[in-house]
Amino acid sequence: MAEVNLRDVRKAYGTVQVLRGIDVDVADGEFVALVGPSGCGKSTLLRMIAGLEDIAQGEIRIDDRLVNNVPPKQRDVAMVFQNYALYPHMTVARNMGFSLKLAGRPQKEIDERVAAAAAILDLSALLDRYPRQLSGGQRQRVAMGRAIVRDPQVFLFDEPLSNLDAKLRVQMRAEIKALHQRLRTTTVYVTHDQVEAMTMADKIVVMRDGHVEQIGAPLDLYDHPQNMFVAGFIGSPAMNFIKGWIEDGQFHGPGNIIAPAKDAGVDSMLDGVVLGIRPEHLLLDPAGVEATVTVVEQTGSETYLLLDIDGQRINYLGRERVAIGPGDKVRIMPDPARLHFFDEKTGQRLGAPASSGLPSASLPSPGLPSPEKPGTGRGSSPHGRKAGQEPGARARAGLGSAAARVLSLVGIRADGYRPELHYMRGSGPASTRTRGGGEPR
Ligand SMILES: Nc1ncnc2c1ncn2[C@@H]1O[C@H](COP(=O)(O)OP(=O)(O)OP(=O)(O)O)[C@@H](O)[C@H]1O
Repeated sequence: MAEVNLRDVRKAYGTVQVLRGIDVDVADGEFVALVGPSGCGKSTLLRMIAGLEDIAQGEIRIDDRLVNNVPPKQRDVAMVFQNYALYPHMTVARNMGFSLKLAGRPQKEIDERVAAAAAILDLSALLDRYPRQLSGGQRQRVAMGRAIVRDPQVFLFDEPLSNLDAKLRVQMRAEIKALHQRLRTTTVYVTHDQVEAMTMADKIVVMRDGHVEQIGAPLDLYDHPQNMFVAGFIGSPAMNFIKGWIEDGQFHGPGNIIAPAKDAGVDSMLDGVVLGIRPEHLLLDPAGVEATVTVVEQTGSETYLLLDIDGQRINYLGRERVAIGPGDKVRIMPDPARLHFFDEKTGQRLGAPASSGLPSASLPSPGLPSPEKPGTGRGSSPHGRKAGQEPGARARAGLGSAAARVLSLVGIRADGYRPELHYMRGSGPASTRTRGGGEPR
């Protein structure tokens, strides 16, 4: 096992700059995922660590040894490729033991190490088969077995699961993770699939156009994306971005969307602000803003809705199962504890990092307007209600007065704050709510 340290690593193919100065540290035993859109340079960086690409500029160290000019075989790394790269004329056992044979190890040792790796990967019964006699998942395991028998200091994975079907991918994802937990070998794993990175890695490096956008633990990136690119890349379905402005400490967007903007760190008037809200952090609530349902997808465990608010497309993701169809109306509002604000021009985060959703993080700053003064002009509440004013109701909802005030700022009634689904069929005054308690609207 070893650390891997990259310093100002650069690479160009001809005049095309592919890597523009990469600094990444992989700790001993850590599992780091390199993610980013196609062509951002992930594979090139991995191949440079493996020694398969020259380094134009910068330093790569493995176990504190500068390896810029060390040939691949002497770097003590093992790479697992997307296409597995198995030798078709060799059995599973010979494929797995081939590198040890090349290294001149005695046959007895090779047999023992192959048997041990096969046992870990559940390949013991397949050792005499040829690659063509294996399923995709089994071939993938052989490719991993070939890396394991070498007992390298570092594993390098280049999109190893992308040739597998969705179900097998999920299964192999868990197997690779379990393998890492067992062996604790330092691992660098390239994928364009952010779910894979989120579920497997200790640390994620988000890349774009040959540079690093952000490095952090999976949930750090999810909770505190530094810019719109990372915010949009991490999380599925992707974060909603709603353009608007901030006035008197509140964000205002299309369809009279209003949200407390204390996390933006801006109280005064500011145009060109983007509110970021994840689909799973939208609440369906009768006190919310009306949206038209465009698409409904139900997986059984989740409901996905594509919504339209004044031409703005919004993704919603919830756990409720609903009878609802295109053209129906719902009312939504952002969870006030899970808001992100960005500068529309630079894409950079505004103000303090977003909260992780912990209750204490949703408490308002003393400077926020009271619910009785919901802003003026274009900042007026679309609901025109005085929310959360009844102390008994707040107590019943288990909310302190401060928390109730934040909820009220986005129009959530403290006594009616329930994430269950309320929706309306059709629109206009005749509309009635067809599920959930409370008055028809
Ligand atoms: N041998 C090469 N010659 C010229 N350009 C190359 C070469 N290899 C890669 N590139 C270019 O370098 C850029 C980065 O490629 P790389 O394969 O590292 O991207 P990636 O992030 O791994 O993409 P993907 O997810 O599609 O595999 C791309 O624009 C690619 O076209």
